Amino acid sequence: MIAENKEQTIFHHVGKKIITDREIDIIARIEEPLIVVLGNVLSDEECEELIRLSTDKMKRSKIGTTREENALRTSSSMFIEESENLIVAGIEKRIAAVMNIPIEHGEGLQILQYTPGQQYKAHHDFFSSSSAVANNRISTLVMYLNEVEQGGETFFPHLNFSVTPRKGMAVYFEYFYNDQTLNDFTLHGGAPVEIGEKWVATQWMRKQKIR
Ligand SMILES: O=C(O)CCC(=O)C(=O)O
Ligand SMILES: [Fe+2]
Repeated sequence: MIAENKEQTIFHHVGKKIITDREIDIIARIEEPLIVVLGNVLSDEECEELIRLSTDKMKRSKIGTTREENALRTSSSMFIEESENLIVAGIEKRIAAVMNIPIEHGEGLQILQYTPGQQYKAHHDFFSSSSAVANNRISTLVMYLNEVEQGGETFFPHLNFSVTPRKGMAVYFEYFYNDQTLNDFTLHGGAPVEIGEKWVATQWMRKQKIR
């Protein structure tokens, strides 16, 4: 059922598939705020390549990973800015088609690695309006790069909704509504990993071009 006064969304795909260079499955959706669970977004090889690139990069920059002192996020993170790499360029092109936003609006792909006990506490991806952000984030795609043995769900506490990470799948959501309460409902986090590791690649899109 679709409410009559539903707000316009950025994500415009309907039905069960999104045809890009891959056939991406639309598995489940919540309409307002729009949250979409997607399957077959990345191939196993692409997932493995993103993990490899980020592991390499962590090693090259001797400092290693930026382990946040901040208790909000205890995972390690790394930006991939290697769109000269054909695999990354292909992934970026596909992401732009799924998110319906040119990739120039995107911050580079961010890779996060969580080990047991690590988590990302509930947060919003947009910057609070009190700081008068000129070019705020408008949408997010979180792609799961591996199978987590236990834990690590992406949870939306206001919606009593959570997504179990599965390699190659993703969760999309957007928060560019006129109605700020809809944006606030996109509060989300990464639950603590209990067993195994969790790797994700996040694409955040901005309202305007940034590259
Ligand atoms: O790891 C997750 O499930 C969520 C990641 C996230 O919220 C983000 O990268 O902004
Ligand atoms: Fe987030």
